[in-house]
Amino acid sequence: MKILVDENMPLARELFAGFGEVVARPGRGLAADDVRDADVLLVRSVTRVDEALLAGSRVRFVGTATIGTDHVDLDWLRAQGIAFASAPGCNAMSVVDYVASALLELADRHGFALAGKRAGIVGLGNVGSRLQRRLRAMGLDVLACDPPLADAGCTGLVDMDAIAGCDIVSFHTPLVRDGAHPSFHLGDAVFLARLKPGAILLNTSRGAVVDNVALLAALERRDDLHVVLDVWEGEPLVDRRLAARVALATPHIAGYSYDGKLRGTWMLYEALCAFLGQPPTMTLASLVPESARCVLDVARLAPRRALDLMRAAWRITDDDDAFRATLDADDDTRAAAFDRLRKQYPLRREFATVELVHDESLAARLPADERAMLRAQGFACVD
Ligand SMILES: NC(=O)C1=CN([C@@H]2O[C@H](COP(=O)(O)OP(=O)(O)OC[C@H]3O[C@@H](n4cnc5c(N)ncnc54)[C@H](O)[C@@H]3O)[C@@H](O)[C@H]2O)C=CC1
Ligand SMILES: O=C(O)C(=O)[C@H](O)COP(=O)(O)O
Repeated sequence: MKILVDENMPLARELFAGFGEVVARPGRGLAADDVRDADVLLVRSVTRVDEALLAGSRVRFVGTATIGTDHVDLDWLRAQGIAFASAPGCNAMSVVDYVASALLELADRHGFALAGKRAGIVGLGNVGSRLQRRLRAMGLDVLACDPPLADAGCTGLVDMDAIAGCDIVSFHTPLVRDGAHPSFHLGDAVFLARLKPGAILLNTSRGAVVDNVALLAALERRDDLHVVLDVWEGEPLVDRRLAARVALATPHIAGYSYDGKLRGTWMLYEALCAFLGQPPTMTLASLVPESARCVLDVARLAPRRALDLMRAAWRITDDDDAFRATLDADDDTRAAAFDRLRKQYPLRREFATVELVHDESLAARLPADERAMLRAQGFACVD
């Protein structure tokens, strides 16, 4: 059996070699000739999986190690009887770490407090619901808008009017272009014009959930908005005028924790085992190498705030700096840099897996509110 995998999938060889020959290729350029003699195709979000790619191939199983599935023609796969698996929730915590870090960096940069602010989450699924818990633990008041969930009977949700009135707005919907509740350009010119003075807008869902042309126009008109963009219309080629005007700009890496990526690959391994009727022979925990541990020496770091330890584990501004450093180049070079930054992304562990080493109680070093903030971020052994 030939298993074709995106090269940007950690430990794919270790997990899938037991099933047959594993061949790794760059996902963005995959073409029909590459997949023709494959039995299993495992992709990430940069590969469009449809009739043009798969017609006439041997592929019987397609997996995407991602939460989003908008790059896959699910109807066509179903009609062909090709089995499909995705990885719902695999990197949700990574996105939550990203949003929490972005908010704390902006609060630090501009000297405001987050506690007591009102956040509006658009899309209360795997990411949105975890983010709601995180933000509440950080002392924010959280509203959520999710019309499909409201249709299904879920209560306590609000509409987009209420979201527009929030201090912070964060998008977490899939990209849906039609049906009763499309999310395409949900953040359009009308919505953006209604944002409060000084509002913070974050998009870590899909670029086209926010109208990027309208967003640039809004940012050219008013300089009070703080925008954080991880996803962009036209990826991998990003509008550099827009990137220059946002507070934090990153190349679609919100979900790029090592944990999230590994969990995504692992979920496909489990799905392929089920498809082939074979019991899994490995465990997820056994796959994490010693070299992937993130151990922070508290005495050496001498943190004064939770943010100091968060930054020691992962600093979102490093990703922003690295991305901005690529933006002056010509279009081809910039687009290639977007993919390179993603392919060569440094090892980043989710906050909940970070190991704090200290020979005295953290209480002796950090005030109670900062320890509570660390706990809210998922850090273990804080007391
Ligand atoms: N930047 C990154 O690295 C990552 C981005 N993502 C993106 O984030 C999106 C959200 O991920 P999950 O929470 O796991 O998806 P999910 O499918 O668990 O939840 C999405 C929620 O959005 C709601 N929704 C759908 N249409 C809506 C609309 N028009 N208005 C408001 N709510 C709507 C759904 O009812 C659902 O509850 C993914 O679809 C993916 O595109 C996910 C992981 C990483
Ligand atoms: O899971 C998703 O959905 C995401 O957006 C992933 O983080 C995207 O990663 P790639 O598949 O583009 O490597």
